[in-house]
Amino acid sequence: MAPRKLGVIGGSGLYAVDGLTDADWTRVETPWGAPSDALFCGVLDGLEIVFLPRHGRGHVHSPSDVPYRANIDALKRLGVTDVISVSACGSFREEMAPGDFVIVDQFIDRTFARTKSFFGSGCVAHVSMAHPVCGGLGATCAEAARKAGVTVHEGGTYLAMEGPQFSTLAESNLYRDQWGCSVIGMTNMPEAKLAREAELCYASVAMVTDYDCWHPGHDAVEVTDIIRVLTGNADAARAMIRNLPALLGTDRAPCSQGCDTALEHALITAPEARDPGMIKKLDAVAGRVLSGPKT
Ligand SMILES: CSC[C@H]1O[C@H](OP(=O)(O)O)[C@H](O)[C@@H]1O
Ligand SMILES: Nc1ncnc2[nH]cnc12
Repeated sequence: MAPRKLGVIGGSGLYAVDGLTDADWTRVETPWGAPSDALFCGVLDGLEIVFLPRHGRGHVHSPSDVPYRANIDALKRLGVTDVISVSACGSFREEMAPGDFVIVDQFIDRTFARTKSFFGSGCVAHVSMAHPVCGGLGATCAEAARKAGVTVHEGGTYLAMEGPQFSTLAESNLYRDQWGCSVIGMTNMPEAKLAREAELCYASVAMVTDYDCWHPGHDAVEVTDIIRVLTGNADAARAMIRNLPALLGTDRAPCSQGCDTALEHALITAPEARDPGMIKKLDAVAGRVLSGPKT
């Protein structure tokens, strides 16, 4: 068993967590630039926690400009082993109502203006995204949220759109009727891909704020309506987080799904052809496989 350190990425409405002891904001520099904000590190019921507000305190980064690589690198650099993403989302399903939480298990990535990998020329890697989230971590989040009194839906496909504008009605209908998506948001990609590359267990808790624009009984989504629901959702998210240490424990076994060994067979660039500058930048994210003799 190895020590567990839990990272929490807070989305719209969740800019702080409560109940942590020995806590402080820490600035971290990464080879990919500065993260969205300082990271709030502390202890909750014996479990080490690192909290990062995805959009920064005051919500200063738009979904396209969130420094996703720096965020994941900083969490990894601080020793985080498991990451829970908490996000606002629109719902495509009548039964997934505002205030409900959806434990996402699949994604469709429609973002196009973001850098999606730590790897590239000089060190190429291809990780599997067939099962893009950690099932075990997601199940624990579901339990923690239910204990906090939240209605939870386990499983759902998250459509990641570029934004920042909300969808057109034609897009909303396409994603819902033809593509079978459950929820829509703007941030979980490339975050989930980068977490996988960094060999972090990643679970996505999508908190429903609205019905996007497809629902005949609801007005098209407006940010003011979202903010009204967000406050209640953020309180519920904090309650869920307070329940996590007791359920997760302070030690972790190797991930049964292999999230923590995702790079094992992913590197394809021959060792002698690798760019030393690139390898240096990958020290935190891929140090486990790059510092040893493996190819
Ligand atoms: C404030 S509504 C749109 C905004 O909220 C979501 O952000 P996050 O996933 O960080 O909670 C959505 O993806 C958009 O970025
Ligand atoms: N309807 C919606 N579309 C995209 N992102 C969202 N975040 C919250 N609601 C959303």
